[in-house]
Amino acid sequence: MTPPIVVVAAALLDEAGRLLAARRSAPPDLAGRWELPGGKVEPGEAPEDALVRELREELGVEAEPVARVPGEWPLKPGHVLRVWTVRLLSGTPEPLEDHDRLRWLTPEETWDVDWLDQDVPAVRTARAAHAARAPRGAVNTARSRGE
Ligand SMILES: Nc1nc2c([nH]c(=O)n2[C@H]2C[C@H](O)[C@@H](COP(=O)(O)OP(=O)(O)OP(=O)(O)O)O2)c(=O)[nH]1
Repeated sequence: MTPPIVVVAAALLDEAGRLLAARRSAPPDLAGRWELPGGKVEPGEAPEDALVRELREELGVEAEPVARVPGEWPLKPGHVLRVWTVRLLSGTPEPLEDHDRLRWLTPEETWDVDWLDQDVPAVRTARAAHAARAPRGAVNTARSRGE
């Protein structure tokens, strides 16, 4: 059996716990729906490298994968989605390629956009993984301890 094509995508989270969502501009059947930015891993490419490359191309930023979000989600036939939490190193994300709009979603706003159906479980898991690692107030508590 041919191995699936892996699509890598970023749960890009800022310090306030906002998640970056990107609205696809193409192809027509996906345009207008929201996704996690990313793209296909090329032959011989490490998934984390593909993610860094895609975020550079699509958003014009330098970013660093932090941790794999556990799970793998089926997309169209022969394609699977894998997600990493990602930290922004430099730049401000812009919809340069494949997207016509970006939104930073607070936890409360997570479901305000029309995610691609196949992204819903991935977004849910990414949000849960982030909440488990960084409980609310953790940043402030660490700061108040002078860390
Ligand atoms: N990037 C991304 N693609 C997704 C998500 N959910 C989902 O179904 N897809 C689909 C859309 C596309 O059919 C495929 C990814 O292809 P792409 O067009 O973003 O990747 P790419 O930049 O490597 O594409 P290409 O133009 O080189 O073919 O996976 C998601 O959350 N992020």
